[in-house]
Amino acid sequence: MITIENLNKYYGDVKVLNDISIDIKKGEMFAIVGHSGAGKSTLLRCINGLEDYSDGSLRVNNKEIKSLNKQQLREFRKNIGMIFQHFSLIQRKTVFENVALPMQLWGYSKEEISKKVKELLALVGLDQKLNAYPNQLSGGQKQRVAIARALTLNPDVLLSDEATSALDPNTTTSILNLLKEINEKLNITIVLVTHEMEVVKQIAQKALLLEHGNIIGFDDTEELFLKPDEKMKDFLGETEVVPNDGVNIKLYFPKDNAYQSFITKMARELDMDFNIVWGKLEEINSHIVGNMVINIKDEDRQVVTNYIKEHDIVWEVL
Ligand SMILES: Nc1ncnc2c1ncn2[C@@H]1O[C@H](COP(=O)(O)OP(=O)(O)OP(=O)(O)O)[C@@H](O)[C@H]1O
Repeated sequence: MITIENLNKYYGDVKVLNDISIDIKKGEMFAIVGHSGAGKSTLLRCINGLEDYSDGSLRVNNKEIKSLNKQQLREFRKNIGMIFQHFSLIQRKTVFENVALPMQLWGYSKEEISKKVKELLALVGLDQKLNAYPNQLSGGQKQRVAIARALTLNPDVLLSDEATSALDPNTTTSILNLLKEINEKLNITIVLVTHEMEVVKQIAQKALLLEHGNIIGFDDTEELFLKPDEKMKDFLGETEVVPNDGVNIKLYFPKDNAYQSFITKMARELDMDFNIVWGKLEEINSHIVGNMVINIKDEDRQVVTNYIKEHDIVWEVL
């Protein structure tokens, strides 16, 4: 649904996006991740036509954004909702009026507006706050209003630019759950920009990692976290400290395998002791995944690796 090929973007002489090629599928929950200045917001703004790109191709629903004229761009943007870190609500308007605004601008009737706004405010859990003003709401509630407003014109795509960055962890989780619900109920493609890995883990099915405008990772979220390559490890700031003696083997437990007692079973069946150097389990996309490093004696290498190979476990010798 969103296809980007060899996209480059300059601000003056400075290249801020370098040869970006990605594909975002309909209904996908997609994250663009990176440190500050990586080019995340610029890429998001290119997707909704707010920012021009220097060369390459960016198609949404098979429409090349740069070939659209002003009127076509306006129509196109109707199909794209957007939410921001600081909510962008109008302080002197009520919750109802804020959400109604896009429909008013597009000339919908009062009845249509009233029906849709109430329906959306119920969806985001704010049907009791129709007449409240933004300054009477918490940060999480404000973002819920902004989400409802972004959905009024029935968009195909919802773009989120650091929508949870100003919120505490619990409120972040509740907003992410709401986005998940919207994604599933309305089959809306959601592209979210974030610098928080926790957000990616909690919600994204696929992620793009950007650094200085370059792609350093583009894969299913589980793959990225379960088996990070060197660049991803650098990005996460992870270093692996392992013993110098013996053989260090890293085991990856995908999805449902994580809970299985593979390690104790192996120790029992091979009648062998080994050290667990470190391990971690994480919840990614509601699945438990994890990895673990064990240290074995040199002479046990063959028998242990044979045993691992017989089981459906991804592994590597460090
Ligand atoms: N309008 C502009 N004019 C010139 N340079 C810009 C402009 N907007 C962004 N930049 C530069 O482009 C680069 C990418 O910025 P961008 O805002 O896309 O990064 P980001 O990953 O979203 O960062 P942050 O998380 O801090 O918002 C940065 O070096 C920034 O200084």
